[in-house]
Amino acid sequence: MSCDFVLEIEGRPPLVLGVDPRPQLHTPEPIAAIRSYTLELIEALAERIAAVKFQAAFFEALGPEGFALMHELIAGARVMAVPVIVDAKRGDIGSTAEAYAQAYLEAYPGSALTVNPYLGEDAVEPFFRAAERSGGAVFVLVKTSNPGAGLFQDLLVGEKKLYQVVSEWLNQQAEHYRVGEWSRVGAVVGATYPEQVDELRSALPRSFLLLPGLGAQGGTPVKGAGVLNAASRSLYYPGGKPDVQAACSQADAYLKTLE
Ligand SMILES: O=c1ccn([C@@H]2O[C@H](COP(=O)(O)O)[C@@H](O)[C@H]2O)c(=O)[nH]1
Repeated sequence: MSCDFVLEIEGRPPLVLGVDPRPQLHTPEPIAAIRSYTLELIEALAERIAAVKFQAAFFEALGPEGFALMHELIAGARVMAVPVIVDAKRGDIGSTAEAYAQAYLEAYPGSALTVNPYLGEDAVEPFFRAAERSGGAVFVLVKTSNPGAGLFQDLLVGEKKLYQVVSEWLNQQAEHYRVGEWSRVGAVVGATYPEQVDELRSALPRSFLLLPGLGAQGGTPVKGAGVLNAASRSLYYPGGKPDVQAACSQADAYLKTLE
């Protein structure tokens, strides 16, 4: 593996496996069962996905063992040469952002992290610089997939919506952190907002777009250069339960619509 997220992700399939484990579906020993199911699933899907996205919240909810498990699974995915995105939506004052960047980007060279830009530039820059040092990437929330996203993100700032102001700023950052045709600075755009996906695909020509919301939230696969369709429940628990064979079939079905 090249250990550079951008170089590694180029040319991979446009699908991302989201790992959001629910302990009640892995009884009687959730930690051990989540570990073995997730590793088996990543191995089975390795050629069908661009990356695996770990939702930190579900691991944190499992307590200290769960947090340790996420780090073990990140390392496991890296050993299988599958790029990793940690979905932790970090963002804080600069000095704290440095610590988050160290914990997630520098600890796993070549990995990516989701980041919240609404504390401002100084809260996000440490992540960009860490990604540059570690060969990683940052996916910045621009237009999120949830139904309530518009309350603040669609507010008018002059003649533009707030998410459009964020995307203009982000495009400058993306130019600065270019790696060939692409950039270490990507964006999160909900697959549930196809019009905004199209708009932001044009507005952010250097950025990979991470599109959560496929499947369970009603989003459908989106074709396009640098587009990473992310599905958690519908791919990790196809039919509502852990099932590696069904997950492979679901991945094939998604990929077929993306041909
Ligand atoms: O705008 C966003 C940003 C992140 N997410 C995360 O993606 C997954 C979606 O899970 P599904 O089961 O596929 O609905 C989850 O971890 C969210 O926290 C998002 O949905 N929207």
